[in-house]
Parts: sequence; structure tokens; C-alpha cells
Amino acid sequence: MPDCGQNIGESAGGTVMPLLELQSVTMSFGGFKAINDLSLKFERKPVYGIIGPNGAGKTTLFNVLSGFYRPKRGRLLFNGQDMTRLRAEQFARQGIVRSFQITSIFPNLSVMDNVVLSVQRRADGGTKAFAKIDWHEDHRPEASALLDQVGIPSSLRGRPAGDLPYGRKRALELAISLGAHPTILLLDEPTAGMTTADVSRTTDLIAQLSVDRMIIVVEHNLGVIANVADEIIVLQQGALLTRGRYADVRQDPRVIEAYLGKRH
Ligand SMILES: Nc1ncnc2c1ncn2[C@@H]1O[C@H](COP(=O)(O)OP(=O)(O)OP(=O)(O)O)[C@@H](O)[C@H]1O
Repeated sequence: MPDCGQNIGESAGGTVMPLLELQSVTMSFGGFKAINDLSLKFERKPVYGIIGPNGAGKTTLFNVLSGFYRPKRGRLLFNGQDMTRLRAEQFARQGIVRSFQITSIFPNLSVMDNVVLSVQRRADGGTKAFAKIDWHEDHRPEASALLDQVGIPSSLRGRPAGDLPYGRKRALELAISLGAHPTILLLDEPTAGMTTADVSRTTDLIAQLSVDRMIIVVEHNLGVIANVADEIIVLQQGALLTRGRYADVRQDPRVIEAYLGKRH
């Protein structure tokens, strides 16, 4: 392969290519535009937070970014590659992985085997999701390390995943996602429904995980966003209202109005 002297993420012209880019994306439901002609660039920052009032289009955007929705109009580029027509599992194989859908946990499998399965799936290129347990042995060390990383103690790892308390289930979901070796990790309301202690643990974990990968978080809890996000993207009515550091965004009168209404 010829060496063109080009770094990953750098275009031929020397300008830095966004890791992820939306170009004029519209996502409609029965004629209603939940996302309307939205263009966004995600550079290589560690943590982006997506916020906005109810109905702003956060979940829809999240579903587009993770390949769960395919927009009718516009394009989604990952490292310059057009992802628009790909499916969610192809996104995951390329390195865009979403977490915090407890539905992806197999409740009857042990906590450890859930993570082993994820590591296995990645190692096999996503082709043998329901493999026999005996070839899991090779993947136990990595699975153990991932469970260490998300703070699930050894005493819980042999238990059926379905028996874990809520906060631990979400940590397990994160370990499962990390087994896919994401370049971009998408977190959908990572602290929803958590106790204060779990919120604090999850916030620390997001910061720790962001050292090695980009994280995009959709979150209602602005305290969490303030703590973890390097840049905030504010949506309103399916469009970009503004973006920037939390300290600046929270003082923006348009953002205050969007959240609280004109009277405030
Ligand atoms: N599957 C769907 N079918 C019809 N309308 C939808 C669908 N999904 C979202 N919408 C509409 O699109 C708009 C944006 O919804 P979305 O869930 O993306 O907003 P959100 O910012 O995540 O809101 P919330 O903060 O309330 O979760 C809303 O008006 C919603 O009713």
C-alpha cells in the first residue's frame, strides 16, 4: 500500500477531517421533521453532550448517529466514509457503538458470559453472535479487564445478569459496549433512573473512558453534562440552536428561553 504521508483524520489538503459529520440530515416521521436539515461536525474531542428541551430531536439524532434510523435526506460520514445506508450492526463493526439499552443484556447468561460474548462477537467480526460457550475461554481475560474497568466486582460476575441491580446492569451494558472496541461510544441518558451514588460513579466512569475514545452523551441531567462534556450541542425543534462550552451555553439567552420559555 502506498504511503501517502497522511494521518488518520487528515484530508489530502492537510485540513483535519471531522471524525463524524452530519451533512444536511433530515429525519421525518409521517411528514413531521424531527431532525430538519441538520449539519454537525464532531472533531476529536473526548466528550460531546447533546441537550435540548423535550421534543428537540435528541433521541432521533442519537438514533441517526448510531445507525438505528436511516435518514431519507442528507449524509452521515465517519472518518470521511459515507455511513448513511449502513445498518446499526455495521456501524458497530466500524467502531460506532451505542450503549445503555439494557435490552442488549442476556439476562439468563452470567455477567461474565455477557461480556465474553461481546468480545467474542467483535473478534469474529460480528458473525457468530450465538457462539458455543467453550470458545469463550480465550476472551475471559479481556472480559475480566472490562468488568474491572466498569467496577463490577468478581463476586457478581458468575451471577445471572438479570439478577443485577439497575445501576450494575447499566455498568454491564457499558462493559458489553466496550467489548466492541468503539472509536465512538454513544451513551443514551447514561444516568437515567440511577441513585445519586450510581450517577456519581457513572460520571467518573465516562470521564475515564473518554481518555481512549470519543463519547457522545444524550442526557437530561444537566449536572452530569456540566461535569463530563467538553462541548455541548444544543438542539431545538430538530435544528442546532448553539454549541460550545457548558459555561457559555448555559448563559446563552436563546438556551435559557428554549428551556424555560420566553417569560424567563
Ligand atoms: N417514531 C416517531 N414517530 C413519530 N414522531 C416521532 C417519533 N420519534 C420522535 N418523534 C417526534 O419527533 C420529535 C423529536 O422527538 P425526540 O424523541 O427525538 O426528541 P427528544 O429531544 O429526544 O425529546 P425528549 O427530551 O422528550 O426525549 C418529537 O416531536 C416527537 O414526538
